[in-house]
Amino acid sequence: MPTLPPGPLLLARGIPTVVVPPLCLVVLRRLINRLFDVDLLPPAASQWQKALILLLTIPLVATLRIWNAIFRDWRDARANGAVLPPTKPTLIGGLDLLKEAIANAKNSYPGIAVLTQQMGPIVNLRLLFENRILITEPEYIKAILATQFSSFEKGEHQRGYLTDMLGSGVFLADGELWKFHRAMTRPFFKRERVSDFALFDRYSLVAIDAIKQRLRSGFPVDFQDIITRFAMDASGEFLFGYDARTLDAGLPYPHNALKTTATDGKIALNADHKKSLEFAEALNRAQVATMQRGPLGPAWPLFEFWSNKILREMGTITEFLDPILQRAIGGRDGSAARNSAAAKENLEKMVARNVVKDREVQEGETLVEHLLHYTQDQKILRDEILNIGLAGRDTTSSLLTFVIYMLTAHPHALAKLRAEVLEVVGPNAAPTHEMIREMKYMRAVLNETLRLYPPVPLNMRSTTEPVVLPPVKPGEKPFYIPANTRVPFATIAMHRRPDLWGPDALQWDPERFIDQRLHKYLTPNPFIFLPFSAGPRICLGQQFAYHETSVFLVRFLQAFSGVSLDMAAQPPESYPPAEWKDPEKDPLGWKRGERLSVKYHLTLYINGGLWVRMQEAEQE
Ligand code: HEM
Repeated sequence: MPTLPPGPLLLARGIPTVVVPPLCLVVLRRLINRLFDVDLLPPAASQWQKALILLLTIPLVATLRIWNAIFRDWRDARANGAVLPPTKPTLIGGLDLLKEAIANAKNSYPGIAVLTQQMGPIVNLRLLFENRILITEPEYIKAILATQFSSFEKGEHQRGYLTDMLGSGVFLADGELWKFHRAMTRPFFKRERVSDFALFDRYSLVAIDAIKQRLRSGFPVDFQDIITRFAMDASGEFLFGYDARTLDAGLPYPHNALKTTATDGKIALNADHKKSLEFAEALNRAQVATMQRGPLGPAWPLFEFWSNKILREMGTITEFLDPILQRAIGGRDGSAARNSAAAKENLEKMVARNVVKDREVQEGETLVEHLLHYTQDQKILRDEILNIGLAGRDTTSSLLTFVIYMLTAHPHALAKLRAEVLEVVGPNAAPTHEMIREMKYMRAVLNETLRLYPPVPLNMRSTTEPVVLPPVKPGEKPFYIPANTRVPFATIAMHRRPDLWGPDALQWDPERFIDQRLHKYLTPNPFIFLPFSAGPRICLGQQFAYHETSVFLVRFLQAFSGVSLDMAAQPPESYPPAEWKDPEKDPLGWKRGERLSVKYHLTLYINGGLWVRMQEAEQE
């Protein structure tokens, strides 16, 4: 059945809001007229004036509903001995704040967190008359993720704008459905499976070889691009047994180079490579579009009035994934749900039938093969592998991109890390699990980067019921959050708070995860560091990520002894906007030190890529 475009659909849904108030007035007027012979509208008024009065009932009813909700929340907070979080004063319905949030989503990383410095670690940003309780307080984030887990969910708010991309997969699921997803995928992330060092090693060597070839031809490389390909190829093989071979396709040249050749001349782009690259690009565009929907809340269809931007990209994504799935499904009955709603319904039926058995993953089995034991529905399978594939690609590539970005500015740290690699692993050997465990500085470099540049900088839940957050400081009152409220929490802002991490919180210094600062700040308060989230929904791929990134860095530092930014190769959009240097526009001092433009969609990245040159290490 054809569906309406997003804008008309939203307007169609809003018809009752517009029609009911004037209709009620018309009915009431007739009734009162009949019963008491009194006209509710001034008899002397013209038809136009009467029509205007009828129309005015629409904003009047909307205003009464808003005030009623505000009063009800205030009364319920009082009844619970609590107060409402402070509200950021805004212009009509928070339109000024919305403008700022949209600009932030376009131009910078979560700058909106600045507000929490001015107003405290919990603040109500009322956007379009809707509460959004922004949190950067570890105790409250702990409540959301762990101690009051059942009072929070991903919720319809997030599904409203993310389902087009993430469908019925694990990221957006709640309740029994989420438990089902988690039980289905967890066996796949057992320790021995995520320790496939040979696989990480193989892809690291391919990536490093590609980097060397390009550097030897005199050009810099876009490290972010290469590492995203590395993460896609490695996680593709690990999860789906499919090597997308994006690393083999020609690397991009810097914008200032003469583009005489489309590839390195090593391997010509064939149809499969092209599809892989188109898939990767469609994923990026879909994420950017998804991010832009975030601040708009339920009003996003007004900005994609005639055409759903994400569904457009999903065509390319589906075209790439479906043949892989069809191959895996083979002769089985692989029908597909029509859309996400039907897929969710099918999943719910499976949950009701309790089909999850704690199944052991067999030797050599891929995630798709494992999932096929639960369902052959192609839409469900596609959503699941897209969710986990995205998690596997963009987070680890974000982490490694920011590690290299930091190493370009901290040659001492690079020398120290390299010395550790050479001492523990040697100049040529492949790293083992034990060696990686031994490398304390490596783990500190990764953690310090995850602290300052968490790949998932911002997250969100909705309350399933009214929530009371106990006071953090003595003498404070608890905070009350009504049911069905969006609660965004900014991990990045928490990770950068000087009161939690010390006065040097904004400096990248891996020693902080080794010296006395570790015992002073993190050990007594572990919830101040949450790059992988926490509680029942903690990241399933945490160990996978540490292993994959460590193996890559070992190989990288065996191959190269130095790395530097090539600013001439950086495209114009990658330069930080001029306003980042203005202390008034950057009161927290987050952006002044940036040499490149840091942005985020679902994950953190560098706008325009990270163009670098490396010195090849002398053969030892
Ligand atoms: C540096 C790398 C990574 C970081 C920083 C990271 C971070 C996170 C975070 C913050 C969440 C919570 C999301 C939420 O609550 O909405 C999460 C969930 C998840 N991550 Fe990761 N992740 C990383 C790598 C990976 C990898 C490599 C995989 C798989 C191959 C993976 C699979 C998942 C899955 C399946 C979930 C959903 C868990 C659930 O909802 O129950 N992650 N990750």
